Formats: sequence, structure tokens, C-alpha cells
Amino acid sequence: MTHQRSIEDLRAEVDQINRDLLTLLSKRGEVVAQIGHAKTQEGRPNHYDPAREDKQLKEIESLNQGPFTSAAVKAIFKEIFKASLDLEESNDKKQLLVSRKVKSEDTVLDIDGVRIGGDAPPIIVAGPCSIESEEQMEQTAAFLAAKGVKILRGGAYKPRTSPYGFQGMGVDGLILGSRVAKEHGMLFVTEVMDTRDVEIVAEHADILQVGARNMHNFALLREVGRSRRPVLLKRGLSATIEEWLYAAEYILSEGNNEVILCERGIRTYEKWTRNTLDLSAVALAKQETHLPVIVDVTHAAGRRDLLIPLAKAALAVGADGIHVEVHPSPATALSDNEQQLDFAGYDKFSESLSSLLRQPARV
Ligand SMILES: C=C(O[C@@H]1C=C(C(=O)O)C=C[C@H]1O)C(=O)O
Repeated sequence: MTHQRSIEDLRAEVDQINRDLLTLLSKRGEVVAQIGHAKTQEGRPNHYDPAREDKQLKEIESLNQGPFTSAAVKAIFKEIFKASLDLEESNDKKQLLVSRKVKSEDTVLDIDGVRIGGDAPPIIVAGPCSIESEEQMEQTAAFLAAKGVKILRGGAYKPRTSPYGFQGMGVDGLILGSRVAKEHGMLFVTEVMDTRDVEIVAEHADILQVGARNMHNFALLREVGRSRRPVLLKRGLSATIEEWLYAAEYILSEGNNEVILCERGIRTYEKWTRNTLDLSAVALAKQETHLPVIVDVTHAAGRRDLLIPLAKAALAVGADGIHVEVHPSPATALSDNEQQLDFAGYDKFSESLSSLLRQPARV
């Protein structure tokens, strides 16, 4: 009988090989990091070098004598290249202004005494989808102010899917919304869709909203970045978290640090909800950035019966506030009449959340 080594003995050898591989990997990582640094100093915008990777893979393939197939060995080395590139880039890529690596403490906005983010209790942003009439705004603001809501929303410029849908009251809506908010001691947030309107909207609004459909409008992002108003930045319909945070970076890079991120659901294959609320995006945005993050539950679900559970979930993952649409008579609203809450609905909604709204978000 040939002598057979025991499994234990063989495993001890594998353990030693692992240690040797790790030592070599770490050594490789250090060299690669130096290459990355040199590339940054040379001002090379791209660290990824597919031709160099290809050359290495070809050499590895020609040297491979088994027992692993060349495909298997190449896949392993491709993973090593990927990790090396990540290492290079995380060491050397420009640190984003939105990142917690640049600013570790939470950004807390203080807009005329209304605090948002950090240790402030979660805020509610509420109001109708569109500003429609004096009576509608007056009734809504009076009701919400009496319930302690500090931020009134209402759209004067509406990004409607159809060009024939109600497009909003424009400047008249801005004037009306800001006056009514002021009369009730509230802040006024409204959407701006066009770079040409930033100045006039900033004149009337306390917070500028960049809507989901405009999250990729880089000219608009730069323009609101130059205005001195806080910005509520909604996540795009199909935007990745990275794209959303880069959109915020556009605003910060122009010198405006007062950005509130707003997750509003993303487009998926799901049909029972209008959008799919991405709670991991909320948790990640809180973790990766120092900015306040709120959740628009109205658009996230597109249906009233999910607003309470989704708002609870949002607060549980650390949201700094909830955005919800409220209308005196949702059935006759000029937009979004499927999803806005009436006053009784809002009462039920806020009562269900009352204990969560008293405490700052803690995860
Ligand atoms: C280290 C480099 O940067 C990246 C990482 C590589 C690697 O790990 O070998 C190869 C090419 C680049 O994608 C390099 O350019 O040499």
C-alpha cells in the first residue's frame, strides 16, 4: 500500500500555502497602490488599464501548467486585478464632498430655526402635489400647521408625463405658496425644473426641490448649487445610488452644502406599487454621506394604503424625515389624485408615526 498523507496533514500544508498566497497578495497590493499613486501624480484620469491586464492574462495563460484550467486561473487573476484597481482608486480618487470620509459629522440644516438631519427629530414635509388655488393652499397650510408640520410643499412647475397635463401655476403659484407658508409660520419647498427659473424660484421658496426627472440635469444641479437656498434632491427614477450621490456632489461642488437627499422609490418590474421604495439606499446614503436623507413615501408606493408601513420602515432605517402629499380633496386634485392623503388620512398617518417622530433617527 502506498503511503497516503492524512487529510489533516494535507490541510496543514494548504493552510501554509494560504499564508504564503496572502503574503504575496499583500505585497502585490502595496506595489499596485504605488502604481496608482504614480498614475494620479501623472494626472492620468483613468486608473483602469485593460491592455495591461490583457498582457498579464496572456502571460499567465502561457505559463499555466495545470491542474487548474486557464479559464479558472484567468478568472482568479481578473478578480485580483479588480481588487487592485479598487485599492488604487479608493486610495487615490478624488474624495467626494458628500462623503463621510471628508466630513464625518452629520450635516444639520437650520432653516429659519427648522433643523433637519443629525440629532434633530425627523421632519415632515407635506402639502399638495400641485398648487391649484388660494383656497386649496390656505386650507392645507392651516391644517398642517395646526398639526405641527413645519415645511409646506406644493408644485408650481410640474414635470408632467404628458405635455397636455396640468403644468402648474408658475410664478403665481410661487407667490401663493410662499405667502401662505409664511402666514402659517412654515417653510415653503417647491420644485424648480429649468435653469432659467432658479432665480425666481429661489426668491420665493425656502428650499428648492430638484425632482426625480431632473436628477440628471447637470446644468440645473450646477445652477441650484450656485443659489444660496437649501436643495431637496430627489433620486432619479432609475438612478443608482452612486449617480444620486454624484448629483448631490454637483450641487456641493458649486459651494452649496445644504442638500437634503430624498429617496422616492425606483422603477422596477413591480406593478402593484408605482415605484419600489429602496430602503437600502436610505441606509447607505446615511452611512456614506453626511447629508440628511428623507423619504418620499407618496411616490415610493403610489398608493395610500402603504404610506404608514413605509414611513415606519423609513424612520427605522434612519431617515431624517418623511415627505408626504396632502390635499383637501384628493379625488378632485389636478395631479396625483390616486395617492395624496386627505386631512383625515393625514391625521391617521401622523398618529401612527407619532412616537417615531419625537426621537431623532437612531439606527
Ligand atoms: C496596477 C495597475 O492598475 C490596474 C490594475 C492592474 C493589476 O492589478 O495588475 C492592471 C491594470 C490596471 O487596470 C497598472 O496599471 O499596472
